[in-house]
Formats: sequence, structure tokens, C-alpha cells
Amino acid sequence: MPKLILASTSPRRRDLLTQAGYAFEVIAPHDSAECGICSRETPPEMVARLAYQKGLDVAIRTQQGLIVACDTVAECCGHILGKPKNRDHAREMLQLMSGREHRVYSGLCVWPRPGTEHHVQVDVTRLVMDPISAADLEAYLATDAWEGKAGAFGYQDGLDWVHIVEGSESNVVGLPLALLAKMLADIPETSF
Ligand SMILES: Cc1cn([C@H]2C[C@H](O)[C@@H](COP(=O)(O)OP(=O)(O)OP(=O)(O)O)O2)c(=O)[nH]c1=O
Repeated sequence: MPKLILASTSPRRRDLLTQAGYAFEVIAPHDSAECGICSRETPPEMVARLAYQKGLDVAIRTQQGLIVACDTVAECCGHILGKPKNRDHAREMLQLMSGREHRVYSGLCVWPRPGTEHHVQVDVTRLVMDPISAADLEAYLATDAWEGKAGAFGYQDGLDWVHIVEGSESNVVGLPLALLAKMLADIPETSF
């Protein structure tokens, strides 16, 4: 059975994979793997490309194993919301999503090495955010819990103002587990 390798620096992805019962090791992709902006790309196209780039970055350094790489963004009113650069940026994102529906997309790349064939799929979850008062918004920003999270919120942090309308929770938190299980099952030489 090939060894599972999580190509990620994300503590959320590590936690989700552990909770799902997988044994794995972690190899971090270089920061440069998460780069490139194309204004014509849709959110699913973007997360698929970035997941592939992260998978490739680790695949070229890995002789054996089954690499899993992922990228997550939120989208609201046509704006792609990645990880906020600072508190002001986080405020802007949350103000945009306040009182509106948004979507979270994760691209997942599964790459059995030493092969060159890889598989990329995208999951989407629809969410709605209650209108957030200025006081609640500032209180949340002060916690710094938004740092390093696409869309500037952590669904896993037990927020009572963001709700899933349709789709997977693990996809929101950064690793779509049902999609991962399906993709692994579709790879004939693996039996996870
Ligand atoms: C929407 C949302 C995202 N997130 C996180 C998951 C990801 O870590 C992050 C999205 O950023 P990504 O760029 O997908 O991932 P990353 O840079 O954190 O890690 P790596 O590229 O090394 O794998 O946002 C949450 O933790 N909770 C949420 O509710």
C-alpha cells in the first residue's frame, strides 16, 4: 500500500486527515507553488490549478507515495477571497459576506508517485453569513482567528453567524474528505 503524503502546511488539513483515520506524512510545498493569478480563471479553475501546482511541487521531490494536495478559496459576489493579508483585508472580506450567500471551493490533487498521472477534482459548499454587527465584527477580528484562513473565517471555530446551506463541512475547513475517499477508491493500486 503506498504511503499517503499530505503536501500542505495547513494545520486544518493535518487535523482533518488525522480525524478521518488516515496514516500519513507531511511534506510542505514551497510558497512559490501557490502563485500565479489569471483574471479569467473561475474559482473552481483557480483552486484546481493551485492544488495541481502544490502537488507537482512535492511530486518532483518524491519517488514513492500517494501525494494529496489541496487549495481552498471563498467566493462572494464574484470576488475570490483567499487568505487575508492583514486585519483590514479580513474586515473587507467579512463585510462583503455579511448578510449574503457565498461559496467555498477546494481543489484536490491526488498524485500516485512514481507515476506522472495525477487526478484533480473540485468540491463546493454553499454557505450563508448572518448580518454581522460592527461590534461583533471587531470582536472577531481582535481574536486573530481569521489569520491564514480563506475568506477570513474559521467555520471550525464554532461561529454562530455562518451556516452551511449545502455541501460538505470538511470542504469548507480545507480538505473535502468525501471527495478524497472517492478519488482514492478510484485509484486501482490503492486500498485506503
Ligand atoms: C473557509 C475556511 C478556510 N480555512 C483554511 C483552510 C486552509 O488552511 C486555508 C486556505 O488556504 P490555502 O491556500 O488553501 O492553504 P494553506 O496555505 O493554509 O496551506 P497549504 O497551501 O500549505 O496546503 O483556509 C479554515 O481553516 N476554515 C475555514 O472555514
